[in-house]
Amino acid sequence: MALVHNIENGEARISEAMPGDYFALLKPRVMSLVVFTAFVGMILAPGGINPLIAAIAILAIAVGAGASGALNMWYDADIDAVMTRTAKRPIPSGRVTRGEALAFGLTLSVLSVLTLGTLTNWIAGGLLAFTIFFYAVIYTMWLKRSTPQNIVIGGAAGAFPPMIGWAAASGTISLESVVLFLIIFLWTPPHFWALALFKLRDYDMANVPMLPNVAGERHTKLQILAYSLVLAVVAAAPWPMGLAGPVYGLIAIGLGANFVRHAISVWRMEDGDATMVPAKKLFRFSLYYLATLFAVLLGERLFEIAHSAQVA
Ligand code: HEM
Ligand SMILES: CC(C)=CCC/C(C)=C/CC/C(C)=C/COP(=O)(O)OP(=O)(O)O
Repeated sequence: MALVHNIENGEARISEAMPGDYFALLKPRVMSLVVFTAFVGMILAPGGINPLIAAIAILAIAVGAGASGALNMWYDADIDAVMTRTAKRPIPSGRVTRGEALAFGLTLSVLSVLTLGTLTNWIAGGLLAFTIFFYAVIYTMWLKRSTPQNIVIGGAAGAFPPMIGWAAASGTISLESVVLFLIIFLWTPPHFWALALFKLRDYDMANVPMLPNVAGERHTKLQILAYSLVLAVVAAAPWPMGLAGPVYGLIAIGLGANFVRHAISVWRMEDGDATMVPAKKLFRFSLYYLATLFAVLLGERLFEIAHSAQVA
């Protein structure tokens, strides 16, 4: 019994770790989109950036993002052991100990911040350090277990990457990069609460105060709709601001309308609906939405760069 307890708390090992376990600590699937938004911020920033420096800077941001994932798994090992979605992660399965994950996360955090700061500038390095701190300490260690607003405030961590990329290329924080931040900040609650609606039991079992199990389904659905409406408007802002052109503007409006349509379906879903189909659809669409929005921003800017090179 004591051994089971120790394994569940990440204090004992039951089998050797494979390199893949350390890779899993980096939360690679989630972080791939995070890193992509940082890359887009970097390309959109004024001034341009040397391609080799850009490549190393992106690698540093990816390592920093992964490090924050490892720190999250170090602290949350008890919660992860209880939830079906996370029970097979390297710590609760006894292949990596909590101490190893902590050392891994801290080492990568320091390396990534030092690399980005010295290679580009300390606004970017400082923002990366702050983001890692925000996710690991403010969200994971504090808000996640204490308030149903955890992902609204803590979600800011996931919104910083385009600002980090922007700062790495330009050495500045500007209104345009804050708008990119705002888009992800407003996107996070519907993205996560849609998932939390159909994973309600997991969070109940783990005693994590996510909005659906504290305030109920109806309230969560209304909040999802409210955030989606504001998101749809703010996501179009790069067009009138001159950060993006009409192609982006029209696609952002179309995608935003679809996002709101999905949110309305969630809102209209009967409380207690066991299938949760509209919530699952909204969660999936949220990933497609953010990836497409940033891909179009990138595509437009690359087209502009190629066009001006041709003219010159
Ligand atoms: C506090 C903020 C956030 C929370 C609480 C959250 C939570 C989650 C959770 C619980 C999952 C399911 C992951 C799994 O199956 O293990 C997920 C999936 C995902 N999230 Fe988020 N997320 C947040 C912010 C973000 C941000 C900022 C991005 C990217 C910009 C992002 C991108 C993704 C992606 C790409 C997936 C799908 C991963 C897969 O295919 O397995 N998330 N998110
Ligand atoms: C550059 C840099 C440092 C970026 C960090 C970006 C960041 C904070 C992403 C957060 C996304 C994420 C995996 C949330 C999961 O919440 P959770 O930990 O509650 O989910 P879980 O239950 O799957 O562990």
